[in-house]
Amino acid sequence: MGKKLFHASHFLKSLSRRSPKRYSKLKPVIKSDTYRVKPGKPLEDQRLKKYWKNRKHLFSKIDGNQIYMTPELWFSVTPEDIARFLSQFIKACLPQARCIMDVFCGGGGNSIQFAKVFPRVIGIDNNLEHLYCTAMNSHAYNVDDHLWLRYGSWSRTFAKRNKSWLSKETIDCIFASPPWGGPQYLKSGLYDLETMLIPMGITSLLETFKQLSSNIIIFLPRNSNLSQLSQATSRVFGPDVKCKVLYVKQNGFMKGILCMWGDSLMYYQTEDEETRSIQENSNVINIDTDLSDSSEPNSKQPQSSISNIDLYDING
Ligand SMILES: C[S@@+](CC[C@H](N)C(=O)[O-])C[C@H]1O[C@@H](n2cnc3c(N)ncnc32)[C@H](O)[C@@H]1O
Repeated sequence: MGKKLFHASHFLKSLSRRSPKRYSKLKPVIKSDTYRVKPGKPLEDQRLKKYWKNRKHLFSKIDGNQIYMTPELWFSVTPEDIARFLSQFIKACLPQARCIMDVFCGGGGNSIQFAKVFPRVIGIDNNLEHLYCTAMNSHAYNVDDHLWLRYGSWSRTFAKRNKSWLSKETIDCIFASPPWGGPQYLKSGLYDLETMLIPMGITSLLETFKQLSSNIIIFLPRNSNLSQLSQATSRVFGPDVKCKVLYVKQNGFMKGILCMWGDSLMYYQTEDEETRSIQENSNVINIDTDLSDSSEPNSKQPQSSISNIDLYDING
């Protein structure tokens, strides 16, 4: 087991032993139980009101007094339905997979659903308070046994700096839900994937992931510039590689797009009932019609040069 990984089931204990300085920074938050979501006690911050109203979509167990959220997590956790769908989708595509890496794991929305299905999940985040929330939330879902956490900043050199433990891992799939820059991401018509994504543009991000796994999934804004996605795909993987894009809706609202690379994710065969039904309900979007609907923020997509992208519509 890599020394830099903390097992979620004894995250605080290990942190206090191995990183006392970091633990002492977290101590006030632990002591005052600041981030515990208390049922029947709505958030005071007006900007978070709508997230509070929809809290059960984030974590179905949120009213059980065991879920932890920082203010940032209220608008960045992946809704549970979407996270569960993705986890089952990966399982169907990669039935033998053992280890999923969740880069930018936040409050554990995705990690928890991965840990329900896969024996080993590695969550990485550069915010210690978020890792703490992930550890607590995975305990609430009783999956902390399958989850290991790494505190650190994902960068162009992350793999190089972490070579010692990463070289021992076989990562079957990398999932990433990078920060989109806050709720204002929709304000700018087309979302620029090279300049607005944090901590680096889509091309660089894919280059870092390619070193570690041949199966990659990134959750991106619904108004992402598909031409940039197409160009990044060609630059990083070559002209013959395709990117699969699933438009993810929840209760009729487009939540974002799941972008995938890797043969097993692109072309999969299954006997499994559930996945067959996912497949059958995934309609290829006719980009000339569906995306030209002005009610969708993706309507202003340039339609040229995205031939290496397959678009699907998932109704959740
Ligand atoms: C959109 S949230 C992820 C939400 C997560 N999928 C969930 O369901 O809870 C993005 C996360 O990326 C983390 N982050 C931002 N920059 C980072 C970096 N350079 N390295 C690692 N994590 C980073 C933030 O702390 C935040 O928790």
